[in-house]
Amino acid sequence: MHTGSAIEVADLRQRYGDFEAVRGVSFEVRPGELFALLGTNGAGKTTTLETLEGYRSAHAGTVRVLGHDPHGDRRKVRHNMGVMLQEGGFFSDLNVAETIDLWRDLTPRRRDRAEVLELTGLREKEKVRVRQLSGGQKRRLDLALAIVGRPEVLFLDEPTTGMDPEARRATWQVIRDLVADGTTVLLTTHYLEEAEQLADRLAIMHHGRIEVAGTVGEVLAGHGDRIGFHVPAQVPVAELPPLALPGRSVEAQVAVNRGQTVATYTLTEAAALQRALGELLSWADGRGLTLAGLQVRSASLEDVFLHVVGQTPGEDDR
Ligand SMILES: Nc1ncnc2c1ncn2[C@@H]1O[C@H](COP(=O)(O)OP(=O)(O)OP(=O)(O)O)[C@@H](O)[C@H]1O
Repeated sequence: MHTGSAIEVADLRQRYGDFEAVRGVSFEVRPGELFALLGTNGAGKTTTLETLEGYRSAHAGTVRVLGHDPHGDRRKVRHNMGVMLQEGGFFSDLNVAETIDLWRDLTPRRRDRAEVLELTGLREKEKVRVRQLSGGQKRRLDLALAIVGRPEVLFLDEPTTGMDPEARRATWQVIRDLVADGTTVLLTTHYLEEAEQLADRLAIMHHGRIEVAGTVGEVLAGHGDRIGFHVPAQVPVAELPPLALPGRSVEAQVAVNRGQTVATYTLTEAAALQRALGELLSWADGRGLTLAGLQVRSASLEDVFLHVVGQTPGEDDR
């Protein structure tokens, strides 16, 4: 049995013609861990995943799954890997049970069909033809096929896209159960909440590079706290006060959200929050203003994501 990292990626580069889609990506996933790859559209997540799944060889750098090159040594890892693609290819005239059975015939360490149906919440759809399934149910069938072979390492490419919130939460529970059972999972997602809920560690990709990586706590650290409120109609944005802190002042950032003008102050040192809040409230009191929607919160993954996306603008990502 392989004892090191379940997945290792070292300085991976991938090109499509003269376009470099993955530009020196490194990370590792430990056995039994769930690692989430987040990123902008076209960041290179699927390309990285497909390389790990063995569908393409690395242009430069190395990738290992359970200690093997998934492209060159595909036969050694094929049966230990489960793959859920963004769009699975089904035979639309088969029903759910027949589709699962077809996949079971191809895998040695297979789960019972009943177990797979139960795990993925498809028991009541057993006799339904694939073409009659909803988009979210098709994603569950994709997941069902990925876990039929009891994989040690599971690759999930946007596993809950197209699912309603209830189905999404049910799928998160399936994924948690698989991880609790010892499965190593690498998933890509556009849902930041999904990563926040599931990931032991995560990385945010942008233009082919990993910009930030770590546990959720590590990724959020250093991104500070936020004070936000709805800008009262009678206050011109230019009159929002800078909040004076020792040695510097913090300006409000203003955005329009659903027709509402929202001001946000970002405080990067914990000690500054109380002082800044005091300043803001005395400014509002002095003008007889009520600050609707006033909130004080820690940085979210969305804040970090937007920060990452904003810091390297203008590159070609065709
Ligand atoms: N077969 C291909 N030929 C040429 N360019 C490609 C090909 N596949 C992907 N690309 C390009 O490589 C870049 C990375 O694509 P990739 O699908 O890996 O990104 P992604 O992070 O998964 O994006 P998304 O979140 O939109 O699915 C994109 O700019 C994409 O247009």
